[in-house]
Amino acid sequence: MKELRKVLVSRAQLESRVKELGAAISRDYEGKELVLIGILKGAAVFMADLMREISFPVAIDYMSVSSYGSSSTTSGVITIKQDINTDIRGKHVLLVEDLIDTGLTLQHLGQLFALREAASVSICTILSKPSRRLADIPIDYCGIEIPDEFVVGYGLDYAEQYRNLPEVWIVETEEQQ
Ligand SMILES: O=P(O)(O)OC[C@H]1O[C@H](OP(=O)(O)OP(=O)(O)O)[C@H](O)[C@@H]1O
Ligand SMILES: Nc1nc2[nH]cnc2c(=O)[nH]1
Repeated sequence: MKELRKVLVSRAQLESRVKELGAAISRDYEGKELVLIGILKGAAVFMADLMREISFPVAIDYMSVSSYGSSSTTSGVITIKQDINTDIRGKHVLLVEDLIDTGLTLQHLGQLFALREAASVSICTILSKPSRRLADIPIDYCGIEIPDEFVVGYGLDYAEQYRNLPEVWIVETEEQQ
């Protein structure tokens, strides 16, 4: 088990930011056909909260992707492990993430959904690490910017553990032990 160092983002902060993001999305997409696409596994928790803050009916789907090598590499090669089942042609797509780090995952997915002829493709994330960015992607709905610390909770894991923590925690890294 890892040592949980401290809470970086509290339940109350997450809840209030998710409400604000839901309200902004509701305003911007009123009258449009919107499909929320959660990027598994991390986005599962945020998706569940966000969709309930949107004031009109939306379709939801999920996809699972993996990047070759560590996320600190610049290869940016993404493979789709599980694709969506929804036909998104002509619909407005909102890609929902738990964390944007280098931005390479969403750069690739943005291009993929544009090729699939979505009416529009936008990005929503609850957490962002701007200091780690390698791809200059526009984040349409950004929850909370965080420093370059390894975090877990609210969907984010360390070795598949801790996704169920309701807050975002900083964990001890190997170097700090
Ligand atoms: O901005 P990037 O550097 O491309 O990284 C962001 C991706 O990395 C994390 O997922 P991870 O690969 O850890 O998978 P998981 O959600 O299944 O834990 C996170 O949930 C994003 O999907
Ligand atoms: N769980 C987790 N995955 C990451 N991928 C890139 N940064 C992080 C992080 O801080 N936490």
